[in-house]
Amino acid sequence: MNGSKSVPKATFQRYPVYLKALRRLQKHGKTRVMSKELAELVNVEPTTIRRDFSFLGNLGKQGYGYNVDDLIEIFNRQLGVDFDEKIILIGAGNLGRALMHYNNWDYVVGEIVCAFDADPAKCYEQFGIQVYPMDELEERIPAGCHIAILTISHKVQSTVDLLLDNGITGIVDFTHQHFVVPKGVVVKVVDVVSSIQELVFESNSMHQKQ
Ligand SMILES: NC(=O)c1ccc[n+]([C@@H]2O[C@H](COP(=O)([O-])OP(=O)(O)OC[C@H]3O[C@@H](n4cnc5c(N)ncnc54)[C@H](O)[C@@H]3O)[C@@H](O)[C@H]2O)c1
Repeated sequence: MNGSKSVPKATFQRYPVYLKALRRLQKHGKTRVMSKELAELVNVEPTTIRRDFSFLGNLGKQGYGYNVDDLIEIFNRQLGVDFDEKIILIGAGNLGRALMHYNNWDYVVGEIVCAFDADPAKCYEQFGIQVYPMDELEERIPAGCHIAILTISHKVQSTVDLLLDNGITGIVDFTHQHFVVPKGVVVKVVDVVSSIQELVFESNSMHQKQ
C-alpha cells in the first residue's frame, strides 16, 4: 500500500465520490462491484477508476470486481481520512437549523451528531438531532469529535475557546466575526456574502473585457 502522500491530488479528490457510491451499494446489499459498474455510478472512466484504486494496494484479481466492504474499510482506515466524522453544530438558529435539516452528508464526510445553543428554548430535538444547552457541552460532546460548525451570533471568541478546550481542532465558520485560534487548529470560513461579491466583481470584469 502506497502512503496517501503519493496519491495524486486529482485521484484523492475522487475518493470521496467513490466512497459515497460504494456506501450506497453496500446499503443495497451489494458485496462486489466491477469498475465498469462503478464508472456508471460516478461518471468516471473505468480506466481512471482502476488507476485510482491501484494506489490502494492489491485489491484482488482482475475480472472479479472489487469487494465493496474491503474498499470502504481501506478508504476509511488506511488513507487516514475519516469519512465518518462526528460533527457538532453550535447555534441552532436559522442557519444552524438549515444545516441540521440538510444533514445528509453521511456517505461523504460524516454527520452532525448533536447541536448546542445558548437559548434553552432551542434545546430540543430538531430534525432528528438533539440540541443541548451550551453549558452541557463538556459532558455531551461525543467522544472523538473534532469538528464543529459555528452558526452563532454572539460571544464567538469565548465559544471558540470552549470548543478548543473540549477537543475541537477544526471549525467551519459561518459567523462573519473575527476570532483567533492557536496553531494547529483549522478554520474554514463559509461566507455567502463575500462569494456573491467575488462573483459580481469577476463577472463585471469579464464583461468589461468583452
Ligand atoms: N456565512 C454566511 O454566509 C452567513 C449567512 C447568514 C448568516 N450568517 C451568520 O451566521 C450566524 C447565524 O445566523 P442566523 O441567521 O442563523 O442567526 P440566528 O439568530 O437565527 O441564530 C443564532 C443562534 O445561535 C445561538 N447563539 C448565539 N450565540 C451563541 C453562543 N455564544 N453560544 C451558543 N449559542 C449561541 C442563538 O441562541 C441562536 O439560536 C450569524 O453570525 C450570522 O451573521 C452567515
